[in-house]
Amino acid sequence: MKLPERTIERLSTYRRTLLNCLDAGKNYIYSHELANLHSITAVQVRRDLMLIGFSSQTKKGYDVKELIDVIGKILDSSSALNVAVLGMGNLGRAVTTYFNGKRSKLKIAATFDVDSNKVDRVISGVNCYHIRDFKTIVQRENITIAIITSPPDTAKQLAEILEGAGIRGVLNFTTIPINISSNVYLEEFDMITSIEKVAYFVKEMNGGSLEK
Ligand SMILES: NC(=O)c1ccc[n+]([C@@H]2O[C@H](COP(=O)([O-])OP(=O)(O)OC[C@H]3O[C@@H](n4cnc5c(N)ncnc54)[C@H](O)[C@@H]3O)[C@@H](O)[C@H]2O)c1
Repeated sequence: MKLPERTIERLSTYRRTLLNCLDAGKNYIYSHELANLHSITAVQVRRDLMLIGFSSQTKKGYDVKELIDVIGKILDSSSALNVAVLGMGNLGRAVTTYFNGKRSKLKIAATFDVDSNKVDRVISGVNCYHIRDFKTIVQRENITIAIITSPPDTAKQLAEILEGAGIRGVLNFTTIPINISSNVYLEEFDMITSIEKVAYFVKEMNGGSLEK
């Protein structure tokens, strides 16, 4: 069964919290504790876990290790997936440095740029290739996911390159939305929209005005 996108997002954040719990020596957690840590209701947590067939809450709460394993079976592929980052400027380097090593089933295997100072170098621990070699490297490294962190005006052209190379999932960080075949899963992340959303709700909490 395909799960709703919001459930997948919450499962990912639950897993991060549960891993922190394990690190802190906490082996059991109640649904209301998990809910409080995510500012949602315990009903929502229980509903999400029911959707993935997990219901073994004991008197001590959920077994943290067991729940991490069950979420992993839902979120992770059986074999590791390789990821490419396109555009090794500020954001591309930050994403690559931050992400690699965090998940055993997802690996940034190659990065791409057009700048001769970056191409043919190791940046943030990963080889950087020229974008013109994208298809060859994707096939050689068995890459299925791409993250776009290049300038906005390159996004549309890069989307065509990604599709032509058989990429199956794209995370687009540029401010230009892209069109891509429905066979490719696309996630657009626009930081400005997220910040404006926060600002709007801050304004609404103050009765529509921020005047003191
Ligand atoms: N920096 C941020 O905090 C931030 C936040 C949200 C979104 N963004 C978006 O992310 C993107 C990157 O931002 P940045 O600040 O890292 O920019 P940047 O200028 O530091 O880096 C862009 C990189 O892309 C490379 N590039 C140019 N054309 C390319 C192509 N055709 N193929 C591959 N690489 C190419 C450049 O050589 C450069 O290394 C922008 O679209 C920006 O709007 C940035």
